[in-house]
Amino acid sequence: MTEQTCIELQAVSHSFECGAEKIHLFDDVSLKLHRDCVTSIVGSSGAGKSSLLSLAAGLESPTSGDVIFTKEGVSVTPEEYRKHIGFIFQQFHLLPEMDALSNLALPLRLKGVSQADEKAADWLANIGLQDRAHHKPSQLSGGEQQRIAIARAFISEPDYIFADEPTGNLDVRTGAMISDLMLDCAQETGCGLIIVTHSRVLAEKATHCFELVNRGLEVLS
Ligand SMILES: Nc1ncnc2c1ncn2[C@@H]1O[C@H](COP(=O)(O)OP(=O)(O)OP(=O)(O)O)[C@@H](O)[C@H]1O
Repeated sequence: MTEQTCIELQAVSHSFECGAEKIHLFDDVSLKLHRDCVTSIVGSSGAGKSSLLSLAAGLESPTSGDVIFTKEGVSVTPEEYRKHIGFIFQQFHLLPEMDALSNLALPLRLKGVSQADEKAADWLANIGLQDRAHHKPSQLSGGEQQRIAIARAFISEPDYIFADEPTGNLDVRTGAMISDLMLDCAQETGCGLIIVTHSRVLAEKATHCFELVNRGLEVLS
């Protein structure tokens, strides 16, 4: 059996009913996300990029069409697939009462992984923040918080990470450093990365770049 892990959107359309109003986001979108690729999606505000990310992550179901999750050649449910994905958000979403080490160790502690704190300490060193282990998020810069959020996403060794505007809250220089860190981590771990961004500079660093426009996906590169 071919070992193949992928997410496939097949002729997906999506819309929302808001009272009498219907918000029609996209029609007949097909896209295959391989684990060894970095995919970026750009598009104007409100085009539906975050909604597309939610569908690809199995958090929501499309209005029509299918999203197929395959893990090592076997089709799995969205519920099962969600155990093997991670997220990076614009707002970092670290737990404010926990220090950097505990924020990083938390996903492993919740899974009952042994030596969670040791693994978190290794990741802190990987991202160059070993001297900030006992700082809380409020004592860290935005870029430092996002480095921890990136490590937290990768620490569970997911198949895919979905990053929604990961550099949106950062200045250009810090954003470039964060982009490189995310891409390096994806390459080193073999994790698929799907990035929604307004930054063309970041988008163009992906293996495949798409624009969500006129309710469809256009290939940019
Ligand atoms: N659960 C929902 N119910 C109703 N409308 C929604 C819902 N989620 C998103 N929308 C609407 O769908 C449209 C697309 O939203 P989405 O967040 O996917 O766009 P986006 O391209 O990511 O935008 P931005 O770049 O501004 O973050 C918006 O008009 C939004 O208000």
